[in-house]
Amino acid sequence: MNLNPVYLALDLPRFDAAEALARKVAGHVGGIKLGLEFFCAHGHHGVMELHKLGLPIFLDLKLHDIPNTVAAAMQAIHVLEPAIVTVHAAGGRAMMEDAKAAADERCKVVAVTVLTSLDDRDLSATGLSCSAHDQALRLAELAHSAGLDGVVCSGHEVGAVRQQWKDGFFVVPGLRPDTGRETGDQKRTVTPRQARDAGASVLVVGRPISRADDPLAAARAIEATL
Ligand SMILES: O=c1ccn([C@@H]2O[C@H](COP(=O)(O)O)[C@@H](O)[C@H]2O)c(=O)[nH]1
Repeated sequence: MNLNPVYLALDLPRFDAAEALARKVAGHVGGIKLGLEFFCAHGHHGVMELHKLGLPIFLDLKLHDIPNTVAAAMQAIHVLEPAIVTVHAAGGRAMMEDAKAAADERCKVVAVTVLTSLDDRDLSATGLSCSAHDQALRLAELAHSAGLDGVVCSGHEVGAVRQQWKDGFFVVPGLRPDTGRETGDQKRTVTPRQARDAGASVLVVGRPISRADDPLAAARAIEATL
């Protein structure tokens, strides 16, 4: 039996609305992704409440600090039993090694390479002269050598990343079921099907479901394409 690879990004400010949406689509997603917006507003208690739905929880905290601080943060979230946690690969090898060492052994630790909201011009503005594609591959190599389980990258890079890291675990956000429509703040987008075919392990979908007129129909329609 194939598990549903779609994780619903619950980026909603109100707990009751987030919980109601998660309940509504629970049968048509494989897990729930809780990011900074949710964690800053609802903390440990909010995560514990959503655990009651029985779906795996992905804590997308994108930790990025000195190694000691990130390791301590990883230890502080053991109690939440996340299936997946993110750190930023730009935090460096030692930070990623310490994050993995501090994580619960059942938790996958994955590193964000280049945010899907950035393109080559944005990278240039931060002083990087390479493309988003090349930078994502470089950071994926660093995350691999640091012993992480995988990376977060866009659907444009995931095929090349999988070529160099065959058994890696790859999370792909920036998904838009209808690429002809407005992509909002996302710049490197593909469809869920394209990402899956290119080698994604997890597909992160937020607004295409949460802001749809009928979120349940939107989740079902994405599931049907996979
Ligand atoms: O590079 C990244 C890393 C994380 N995200 C997160 O994924 C979702 C995407 O939401 P949409 O509404 O489907 O655009 C969101 O929670 C981001 O924080 C990302 O988009 N890109």
